[in-house]
Amino acid sequence: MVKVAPSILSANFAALADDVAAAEKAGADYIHVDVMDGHFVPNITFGPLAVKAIRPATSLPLDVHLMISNPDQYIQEFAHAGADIISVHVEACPHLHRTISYIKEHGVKAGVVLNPATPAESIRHVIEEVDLVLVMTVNPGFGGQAFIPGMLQKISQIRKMADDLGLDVEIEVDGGVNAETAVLCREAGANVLVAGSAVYGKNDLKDAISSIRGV
Ligand SMILES: O=C(CO)[C@H](O)[C@H](O)COP(=O)(O)O
Ligand SMILES: [Co+2]
Repeated sequence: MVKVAPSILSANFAALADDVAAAEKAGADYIHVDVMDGHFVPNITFGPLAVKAIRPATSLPLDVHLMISNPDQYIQEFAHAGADIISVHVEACPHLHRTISYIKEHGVKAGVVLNPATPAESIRHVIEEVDLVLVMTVNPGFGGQAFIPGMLQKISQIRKMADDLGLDVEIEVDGGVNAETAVLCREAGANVLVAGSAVYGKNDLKDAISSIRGV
């Protein structure tokens, strides 16, 4: 069964802890936290203090998506704040292998993220080191954007790469995921689906999460 990771980017920032707890109650598997620095992406959101503040609101893993330049500088703070998975962008890490090792040294699961223009091939030499590969299906920076269908081929390529190597790596998709695009992502081989507006934009979170999961 695929996992659903509601993104709190689309939650009510004045009631984040309540919205995190509501997603857990509605059947979420992870809580996706979008960290943006106004430099790597043209928007600013949360830092480690926000992660620390929401940590007690849920027992679900916090899936922290770092959209920041020089992520190495902040990995320790996010790990201490309570992140369970820390994912860094391939495009932000000149020494990606070292950054992945550094995340794991903190006892946290490590993920790598690919922007839409970044090929699947860019992670071939690190895929055996990571717990999760996140394929962006929008250009990062904002919630509520339209899914880019050309990314389905990339999801399939990464699924094949993982299967050929016999890896148990999670393949996560982020951006424009809703009940319709989720079907395509699942068919392409994704097993974790991030959804912001398609969860927090709905009145019935439980129904929204199950329609993305497909069961
Ligand atoms: O990383 C992200 C944006 O950079 C978000 O996780 C993503 O956009 C979720 O929002 P939506 O499901 O509304 O597209
Ligand atoms: Co994200």
